Amino acid sequence: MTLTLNQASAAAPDDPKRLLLQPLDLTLDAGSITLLIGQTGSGKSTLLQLLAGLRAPAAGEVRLDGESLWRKGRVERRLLLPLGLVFQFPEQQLFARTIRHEFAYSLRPFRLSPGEEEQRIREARNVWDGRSVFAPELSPFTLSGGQRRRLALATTAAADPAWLLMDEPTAGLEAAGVLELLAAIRERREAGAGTVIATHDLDTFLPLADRVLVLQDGQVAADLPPRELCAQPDLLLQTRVGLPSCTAVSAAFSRHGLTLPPDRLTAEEMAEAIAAALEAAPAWDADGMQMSPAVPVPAPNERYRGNSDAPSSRTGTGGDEETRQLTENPRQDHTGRGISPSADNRIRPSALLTSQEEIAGAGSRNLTSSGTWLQRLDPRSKWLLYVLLVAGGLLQEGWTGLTIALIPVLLGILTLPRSGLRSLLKFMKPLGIFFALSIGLAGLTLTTDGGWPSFGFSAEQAGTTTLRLYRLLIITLASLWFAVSTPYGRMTEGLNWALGHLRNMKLPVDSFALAVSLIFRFIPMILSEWERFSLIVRARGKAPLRPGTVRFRDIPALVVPLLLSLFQRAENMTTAMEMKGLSGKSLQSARPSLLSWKRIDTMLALLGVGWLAVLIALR
Ligand SMILES: Nc1ncnc2c1ncn2[C@@H]1O[C@H](COP(=O)(O)OP(=O)(O)OP(=O)(O)O)[C@@H](O)[C@H]1O
Repeated sequence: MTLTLNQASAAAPDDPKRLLLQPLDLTLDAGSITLLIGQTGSGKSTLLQLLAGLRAPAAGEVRLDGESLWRKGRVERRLLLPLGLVFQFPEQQLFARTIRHEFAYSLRPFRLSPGEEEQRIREARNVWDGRSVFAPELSPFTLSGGQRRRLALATTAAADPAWLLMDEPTAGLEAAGVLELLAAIRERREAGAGTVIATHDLDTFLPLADRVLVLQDGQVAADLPPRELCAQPDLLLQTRVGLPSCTAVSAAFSRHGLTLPPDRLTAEEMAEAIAAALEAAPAWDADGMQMSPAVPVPAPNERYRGNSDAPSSRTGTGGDEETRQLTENPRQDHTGRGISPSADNRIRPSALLTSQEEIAGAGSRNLTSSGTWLQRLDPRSKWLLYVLLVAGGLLQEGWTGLTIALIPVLLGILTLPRSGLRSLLKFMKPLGIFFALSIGLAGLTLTTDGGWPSFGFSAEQAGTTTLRLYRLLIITLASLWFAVSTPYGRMTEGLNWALGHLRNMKLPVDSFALAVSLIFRFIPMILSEWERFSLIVRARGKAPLRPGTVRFRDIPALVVPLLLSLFQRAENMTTAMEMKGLSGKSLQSARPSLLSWKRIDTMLALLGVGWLAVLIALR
């Protein structure tokens, strides 16, 4: 099966005008192994999601064997089945009671017979469970982190997709696991199945790959076979990928006067090349690693001399330091002469800095960072408004009063930037389902008149619950508005100011401020984690859904990993705070003041107080 992109681009979910991936033409042939490399934020994961049919192209088409994936905003199940996506940290997707259920969930969309299912599980275990730890009735949560990762890989591999799309598969995988992974990928190639791997781990995957796409700022900067790529260290540095070991070692030898080809991808190939070069250089003094003066200094690429400690590309972070050395320091060859980079080859630090700032900017973007007038409001007026809105809702006992209390909350939500609105809507959908279920259950009645149990529905009972949930909805919406529109630091600062006066009364104000601000800090985190796990569930469940939606039956597969991830984050946060000795008190003095009360804050505060007075009068 051939995967093709025809002028396909990808846009940011919160801003359709911002392209994360520029229009791209690409054909990936069956049985090929393609690497996606590029610095962090260059668009590798986005491209994988586009290829996997999880993200609709902003323009252009994604085709599988010539057939367009997307029709009427969905991808049909039969087209999703051949596409298997393994996300970063796949162990986080596990949710089921037993390992058997975990496999069953991944295989369910394929509607296999029990015999076929068993066969697939057995085959996957043969590859991924060398130490036979995947006992079918065992809980996946009793496995170690590395074993969980293998299990997650095994569940995707069991589906035997025609295209396996992997995001950083070796991160956190032990050496034996990496070898198993490579063997599995090789086997897939022999069977005619295609693999695309987004990775920073060049040393592991370059020897295996047929083709490498280098991404930079959402564009393909190069599309080359691995050996040709290694022969172009300039390209690897300019795109800030870093040098693979083969290129770095060749550069190091070159510094000592021994010419080695830069494209010997494996240790064996490199050893052979070294042996051959030594044989061809009789004047080489192997003990001192010095070139005898009788042999001329080879200069395959002067820019790489002197770079004896070029870091490996494994972490993908070597590029900056190398680039700094290459651009700022004249090279010293073995004779001590300085070698300047040629003007045309020189990498401009200013260009690198610009792109670094862009990436830093993109990286720091989150659900709360819209920079609108709403965010710039004084946090004290936001706190005051929030308290007034919530109090207004809590005070009401009837439908009319609650509806009036809802109006300013809805108006507040309408002032949110579009990204905030989208996130909020996603959160509200499952909440709506929860409310509907609660109302349905609350209205259920059971009578045993005449000896037989009979179920009924009481509108009165359901009405009482609906009224309570209506109030809860208003408070939830007000909290979401506040959390999404107020950066964490401002929120804490405003709260500390407001509670500062109570501190003199010896009340536990600091701990309270810390607890409340942490709760609010968690709301955007929940929203982004929800987005992440819903994407994973859609990839596993292979339901023909519109982007951003999840089937009801997939809720456990979404909620269990989501909660586990949030607990983990909460634990990490607590540990980090303990290590820093952070308490409410230190938080109080941790930041310079972000407070700046303006006229608009006064107006908003007055409006809020006036509105509360109206609501009290209505009561
Ligand atoms: N949900 C999103 N909303 C808005 N922007 C996003 C979203 N997801 C990714 N981006 C942006 O798209 C760009 C590409 O991100 P992507 O995750 O594809 O990069 P990557 O090359 O896979 O990075 P890494 O190596 O760190 O995984 C980044 O600038 C990122 O900030």
